[in-house]
Amino acid sequence: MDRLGGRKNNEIRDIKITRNYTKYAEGSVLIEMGETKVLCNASIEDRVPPFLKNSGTGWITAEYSMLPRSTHQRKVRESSRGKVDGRTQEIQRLIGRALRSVIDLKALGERTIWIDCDVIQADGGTRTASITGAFVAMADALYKLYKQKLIKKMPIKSFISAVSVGIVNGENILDLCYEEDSNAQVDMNIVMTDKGEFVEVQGTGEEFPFKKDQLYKLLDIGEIGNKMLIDAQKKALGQISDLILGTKTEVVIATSNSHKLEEIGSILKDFNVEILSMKDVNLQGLEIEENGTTFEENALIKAREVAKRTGKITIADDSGLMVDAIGGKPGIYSSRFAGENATDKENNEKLLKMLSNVNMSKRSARFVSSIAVVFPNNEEFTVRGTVEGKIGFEEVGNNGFGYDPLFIVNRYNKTFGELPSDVKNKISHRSEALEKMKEEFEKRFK
Ligand SMILES: O=c1nc[nH]c2c1ncn2[C@H]1C[C@H](O)[C@@H](COP(=O)(O)OP(=O)(O)OP(=O)(O)O)O1
Ligand SMILES: [Mg+2]
Repeated sequence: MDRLGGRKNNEIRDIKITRNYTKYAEGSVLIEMGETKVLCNASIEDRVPPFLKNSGTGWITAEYSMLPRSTHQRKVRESSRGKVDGRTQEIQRLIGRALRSVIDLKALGERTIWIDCDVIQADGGTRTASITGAFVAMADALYKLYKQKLIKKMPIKSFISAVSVGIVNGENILDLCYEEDSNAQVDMNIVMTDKGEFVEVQGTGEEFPFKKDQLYKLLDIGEIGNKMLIDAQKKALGQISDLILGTKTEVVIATSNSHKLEEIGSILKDFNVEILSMKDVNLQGLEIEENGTTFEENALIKAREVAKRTGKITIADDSGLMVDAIGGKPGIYSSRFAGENATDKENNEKLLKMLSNVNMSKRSARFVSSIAVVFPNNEEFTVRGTVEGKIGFEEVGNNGFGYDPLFIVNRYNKTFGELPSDVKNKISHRSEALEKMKEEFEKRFK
């Protein structure tokens, strides 16, 4: 038999999660489960209750309330009545316990997260909707701390959601609306994590004492419901949920140059992506003709080709050296300066020869790196970084690659060949371009 609204027994109501619903709270979510609507706000306070002072540990606490016209008849405000009723107490403690169970309170540091759940419209399941919505608001608030580098990692151990189940007319049903709830013989709230663990089960069979096998059946449909709710939370949180789960977005670095791969990998090591080499995607040895007329065009040519073949986000670098005394040469021809398959040594020798009559004051030069990013949906962008220096009279140092032993960086008056890689990677053209790329990435994923 179909239920109200044509639902099956193990179906949840339509769920809608709207983030950033109000503007002041660090996390603000409107959650709608069918006709039930709850505003869940998460606020961060930089102190903890007295019992946690100087413990290094944070706290999460929740308040719950129903607006006067969230129900069929106007409900007197608790503030007018001057006391919080037992039901409210019980619900707000439940919400607080549920959320604390999935947070690493030590990693949160000495801060309190206040969760305010205000029911705008009640049609059954307001406490469960509160938990499901509050989790998303809390994740948003924590992400703000993370972005401001106030916490080192997202202190969330699991997703958590809650749903009601019950026995109505002898049938086990999921996510009861008000009318079903008022006719329920058994009525149960199930709070679960994304790992299939139970955090709380509240069940009563006041009019219909129930047996173990019936309990198990209710737990089964509760699990189905919570899986769907957690899927909805993940969808709503997008990139933030990857951060919580520790799953990283895969990004291919489209280069045949192992030095570049190493540098890009080390510059991006704190960036939340999983770096794949050409070898990792079985494209090792792929030759791509760099027939563009600018660094940007060539970077795009390489990134597009690899994005097309892999279906993954792809980053390519096209870089080179521009020497003022010879009109910006070798520029985009840097790698083939001394011929199509020239070695670094041959390129460096050719450059030294061309500059043999140029004195130090006229040997200014810069490295340029253009980084192109191409997404599987063909969206793309490029960014550029540079670093200023001059060309020495002989190769100095064994670090780095390419023109590094000839390139004297102004800032250190040493060649990139002499500087340790971590120093080069803080100031190089490539690191400047990659920093700009990170900013662009973050804008897009917001
Ligand atoms: O930090 C650097 N330190 C020294 N030399 C550098 C650097 N960055 C670029 N360069 C030189 C090397 C090469 O002669 C040319 C890049 O040519 P470019 O086509 O972008 O790279 P590539 O052919 O080695 O590898 P791929 O195209 O597969 O990414 O500029
Ligand atoms: Mg190349």
